[in-house]
Amino acid sequence: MDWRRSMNQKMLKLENLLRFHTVCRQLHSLGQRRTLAQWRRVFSSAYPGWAAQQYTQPWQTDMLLGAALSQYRLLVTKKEERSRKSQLSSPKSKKEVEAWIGMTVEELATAMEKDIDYIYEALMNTSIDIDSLEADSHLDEVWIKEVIKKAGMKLKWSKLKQDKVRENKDAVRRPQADPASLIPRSPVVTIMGHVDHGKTTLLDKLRKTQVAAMEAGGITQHIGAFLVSLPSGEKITFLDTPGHAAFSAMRARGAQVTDIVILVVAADDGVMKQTVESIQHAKDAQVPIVLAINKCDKADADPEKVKKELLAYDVVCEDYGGDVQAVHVSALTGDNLMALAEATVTLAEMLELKADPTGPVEGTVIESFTDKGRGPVTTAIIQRGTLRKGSILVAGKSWAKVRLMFDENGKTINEACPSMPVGIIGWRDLPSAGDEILEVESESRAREVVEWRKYEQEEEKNKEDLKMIEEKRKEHQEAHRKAREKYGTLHWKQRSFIKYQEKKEQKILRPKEKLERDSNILPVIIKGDVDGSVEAILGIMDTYDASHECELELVHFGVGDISENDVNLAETFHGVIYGFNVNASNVIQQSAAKKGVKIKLHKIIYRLVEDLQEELSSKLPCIMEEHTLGEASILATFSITEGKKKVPVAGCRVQKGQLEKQKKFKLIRNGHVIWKGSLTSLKHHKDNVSVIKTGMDCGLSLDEDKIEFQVGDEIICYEEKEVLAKTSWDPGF
Ligand SMILES: Nc1nc2c(ncn2[C@@H]2O[C@H](COP(=O)(O)OP(=O)(O)OP(=O)(O)O)[C@@H](O)[C@H]2O)c(=O)[nH]1
Repeated sequence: MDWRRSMNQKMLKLENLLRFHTVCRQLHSLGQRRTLAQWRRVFSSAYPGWAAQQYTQPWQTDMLLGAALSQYRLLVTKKEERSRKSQLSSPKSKKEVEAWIGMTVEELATAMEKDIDYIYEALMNTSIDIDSLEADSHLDEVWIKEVIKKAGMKLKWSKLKQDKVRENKDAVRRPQADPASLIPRSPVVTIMGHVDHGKTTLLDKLRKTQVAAMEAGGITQHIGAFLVSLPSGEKITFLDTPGHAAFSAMRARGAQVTDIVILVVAADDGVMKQTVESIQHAKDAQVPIVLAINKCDKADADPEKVKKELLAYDVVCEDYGGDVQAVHVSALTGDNLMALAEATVTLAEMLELKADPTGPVEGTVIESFTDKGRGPVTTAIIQRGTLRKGSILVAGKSWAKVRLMFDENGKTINEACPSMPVGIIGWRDLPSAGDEILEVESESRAREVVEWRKYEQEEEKNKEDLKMIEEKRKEHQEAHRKAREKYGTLHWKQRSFIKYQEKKEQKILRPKEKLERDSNILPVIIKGDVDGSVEAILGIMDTYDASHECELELVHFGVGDISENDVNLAETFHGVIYGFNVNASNVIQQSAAKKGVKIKLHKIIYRLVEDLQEELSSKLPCIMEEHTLGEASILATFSITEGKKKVPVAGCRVQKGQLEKQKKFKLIRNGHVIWKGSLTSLKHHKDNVSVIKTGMDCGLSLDEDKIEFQVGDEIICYEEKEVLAKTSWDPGF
């Protein structure tokens, strides 16, 4: 029968292929440590040359074995699959594998401490297309689980790598409200204008009219904003930090709280530089202007001139056919301030300012500060919803359970509706001005949001670091372009390897000899999560220019978690292992501890570099630093006779600190040290003393009697302290 013959042929072919595969496997075990997948790559480690020397024609084996395997994959039977499964899951290989979603075939193999072929074999007879699977192909969660399960190993999701695919947990503003739920709200106003044109005076006056209206003698609190109620019942919220700097700082942070700008122009001064800047800021933010022509009480006030000047900046007042209301005021006398407020309200009505007072609160932090008794306090403008005691808020990277709310008069309030300025107490940390305030449903949700934002910031920082480092590396590369020309277009791994070899050739030393070398060498092993980060670190190491202090030697580098091999290398070379965004399992950590190998793991590159600098510094001998204890000036010189000897004595006055007889001294003349040593005597009048303090006179003699004192010399008392030296290497960030 045809099918039977064909089946027999297939079985025969399969047997042959299996035999071939076994031979190939035996070749592997005969000391040939390279695997099929490793052969595919040109350079698989820091020592690619070794592989090249050992396998003169690796492609031949690769092609044969590759072809054999793909046939074998097609013809494999359930029986063989079962036996292979049992082989894969032999109890010997039971271990915990730290994996992460999206890891590559190679990364999984490394994590399992297996050959890449092991992964291919484990995935045979599954729906995954093995032929298209490369060492750097990313594996889905299901396949990672499958391989680890088949291997009889225990899967442990790596925290670090899992983080990389963390779900966005941020809180955001709600979609636009249903127009039916909107109610009118009062305008939020910022006062802007040129220096000295009267912004602060105007704000003060407006605030005071309010206090007087509310409670005579009430004490206003500066909370960043205040509310003014007009006799008509209308309300205006004034932000009370005048000037466009504050306005644009808020805008720069994405906060747009201002509805109207009151542009203050002094009638005696006219349009000035910051008047123009203020107009520009208002225009950029698309916020309409009400013009307050101030200082109209002054004799030389010329409001018409102001209006005319403004025409040049597209601020056209109503008198000139435009739509900008101009009010002549005097902030000093308070004249016409109500007219200004009414003009603002009129403009607000035209703007039809509305907000939704229901649902979770949305707002903006206007100011934040720490109060000694009450902790972090913020002032906010509510923009949506109604804030109540007990609400849970997030702002920036802080959250609050609202404990207390108060207005600008310090009065406790129970509710704050849209456009209302409100002081809020209950923050865990201090948010920043301009931070968006959002109400969330629970404390746990608030914590989650804050945690996410911190994580996101850290990620952002890492990216920035990498970018900065990349820029630095490029700069450096450019500076050394000529030196690098000989490396041509080689891959960075090849380049680094050549450099490594060049270095090695300069001093060929065996590991044992390395041990005997002086300690002024820091051998390092660099491991990173991806090629890019390793390259960035190597790029920084390229800038190392302090070999005269301590040699920095790159022993090995690569991508992936810290392995036993790294630890062994570090032990042999007395080196330190630096890992960036990689893990070192407990087993590896223990092994390293036993072998006295330092493993330093970092998530931020500049911290890793700082650590490297510290490690380099620790290799340097300590330096002695002089610490001055006291300074005295010599006011008189004389000598005393001791036996037959004449001993010169200096009459001094201590100018600073104190002189301590037991410490070290130096004599300074015209800025030069002419003697260093100790005192043989220190006297106050006729008494021997051990210490002379500031302002006191003393007589002293030195252990060197050939020195002749001169009036005007200086005596310095000091002590020497050992301080740790610092590497002079400055990677530039
Ligand atoms: N005569 C008169 N003087 C005024 C008026 N408004 C303000 N001044 C005076 O002008 C000076 C400056 O006033 P400020 O309110 O400090 O001006 P500012 O615009 O806030 O100034 P900066 O804070 O420096 O930007 C002060 O001496 C005020 O007393 C006014 O309407 N009439």
